[in-house]
Amino acid sequence: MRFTKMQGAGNDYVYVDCFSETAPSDPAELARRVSDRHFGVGADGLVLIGPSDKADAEMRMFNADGSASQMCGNAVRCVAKYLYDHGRCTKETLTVESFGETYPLDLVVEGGKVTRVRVDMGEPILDPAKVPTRLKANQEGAVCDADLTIGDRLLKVTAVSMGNPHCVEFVPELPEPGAPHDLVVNYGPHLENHEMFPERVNAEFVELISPTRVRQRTWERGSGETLACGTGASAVCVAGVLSGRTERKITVELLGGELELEWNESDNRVYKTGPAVEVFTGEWPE
Ligand SMILES: N[C@@H](CCC[C@H](N)C(=O)O)C(=O)O
Repeated sequence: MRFTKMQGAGNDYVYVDCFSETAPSDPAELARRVSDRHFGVGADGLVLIGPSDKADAEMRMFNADGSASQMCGNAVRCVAKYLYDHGRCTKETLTVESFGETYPLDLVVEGGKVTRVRVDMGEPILDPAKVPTRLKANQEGAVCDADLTIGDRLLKVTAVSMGNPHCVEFVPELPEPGAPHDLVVNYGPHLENHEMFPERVNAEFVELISPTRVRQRTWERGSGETLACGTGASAVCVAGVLSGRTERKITVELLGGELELEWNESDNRVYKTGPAVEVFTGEWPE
């Protein structure tokens, strides 16, 4: 099975082109095997690209533990790059379907290859029943800076779905990876599996630098800490506005690079711009 390894802001996946390859019979198992950084290709998960009835292509994404997710904000940019760079699409504006939703994307093409992509991530979902979370909404109907306890630590979290569930905590100072008592690795797994999130959750830890710039680290549902999370950065943009910390247009600094985010006031949609990079191609023994 031929594959392409791609990354967006360091969030790396193994991509299989199911227009030409037979789709794997057990994608969850394949995701676990290819993602392994010692015995596999090494990735945050697996993405299958195939035909769609309503978009230029469909993507199906699987985390490193084999669980499927509704959406991946970094992968969707890489899928768009793949479609253009590999001649499956000649348009510089295209659409990708994920879990029944259609995402429009605008490509930045340099020297015949896509370097950056702007994606319409859709409208954030704030209704707690739909995130889903058992945390209580405020009067505006959103779970914003709500109390959540882990052991003896009280967290203030905002719950947002961008198709997939996110829990955002603004912290006074974001530690570097490997720092003693690193809150991302200490609290990430507890948040991911917290009883307040019945479908598990992606946990975003954020330090406010200014009203237009934040730093973020992510503990992803099903993959652990990753270098970036595109749906997570979108959720952070929404959480920053809801809680009055940030403006609607922000730059998010992640471990693997920067993403530009905007929660547009007039159409209520989140727009995200960032890089998409092909790393290498290979053949996976079936
Ligand atoms: N890295 C992604 C999100 C991938 C899915 C997530 N772990 C989940 O289970 O929802 C992104 O860039 O959005």
